[in-house]
Amino acid sequence: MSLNLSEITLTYPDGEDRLTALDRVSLDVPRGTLTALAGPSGSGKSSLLAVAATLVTPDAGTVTVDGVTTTGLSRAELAELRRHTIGIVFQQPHLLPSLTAAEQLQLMASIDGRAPGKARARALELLDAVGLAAQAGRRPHQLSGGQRQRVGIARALMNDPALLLVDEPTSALDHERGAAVVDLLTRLTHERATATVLVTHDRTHLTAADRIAEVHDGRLRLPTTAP
Ligand SMILES: Nc1ncnc2c1ncn2[C@@H]1O[C@H](COP(=O)(O)OP(=O)(O)OP(=O)(O)O)[C@@H](O)[C@H]1O
Repeated sequence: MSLNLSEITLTYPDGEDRLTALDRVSLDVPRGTLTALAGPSGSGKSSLLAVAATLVTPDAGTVTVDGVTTTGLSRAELAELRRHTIGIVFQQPHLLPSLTAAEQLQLMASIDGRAPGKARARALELLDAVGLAAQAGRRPHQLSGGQRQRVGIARALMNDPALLLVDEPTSALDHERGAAVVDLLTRLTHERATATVLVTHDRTHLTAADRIAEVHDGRLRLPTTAP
C-alpha cells in the first residue's frame, strides 16, 4: 500500500467557528492503481490532496506514504519524504519560459544534486513516455496546452515517486485532450507502479480510472467502479 489515509479530519478557521473540510476520511491506494476523486466545488478534494501530499497536517487521523507514517515527522523530514517519494502534477504546469521541455525535467534532478548526464537521459526517457520525444528541445510557448501538461506529468515522475498526486490536470483542456491526459496518467500508473490520486470535478474523463471515489461535504463515499 503506498498511500493510506486513516480517519482524517481537517478543519479550517471560520470566524469564531471551524469549518470541517474533511470528516473522518479513510482511503487506501495501492501501487499501480489510479484512484480518481470526484465531487463538487468545495467538497474537500484539494484539501484531501494537500493532506496526502503532507503539505497540510490534519487535526486527526494518520497519513502513511510508502510505509512511512508522517505523524511526528519534522518539517525537514517531511520535505525529504516529499522530494523522494511524492510527485505532484498541478492544475497549471508552471513551466519556466526560458527552459526547453527536457531542461524543465533536468532542473528537478539538479536541485536534487543528481549527475547531469543521467538526468538528461532520464528526462528524455520520460518525455518519450509521455509522447513528447520530438518536442524535448521546445520551450513552453512552442508547445500546446496539452503538451505543456504532459511536460508537467513527466517532471513529476523524475524522482520515480511511489505516490503521484494530480490536481485537476484537465481543467485547461478540451474534452478530447483532457481524456487523453487521464488515459496517459492511467497507463503511466500501471507501467511505473505509482499509487496515483487524481482530483477532478469532471467525471466524463474518467473512463480509464481504476477506481472513482466521490467526495461530498468532506466525506468520502465508497468507491464505485469506472463507468
Ligand atoms: N485555507 C482555507 N481556509 C478556510 N477554509 C478553506 C481553506 N481552504 C479550503 N477551505 C474550505 O474548505 C472546503 C473544502 O475546500 P477544497 O478546496 O478542499 O474543495 P475542493 O473540492 O477542492 O473544491 P474545488 O473543486 O472548487 O477546488 C470549502 O468549504 C472551502 O471553502
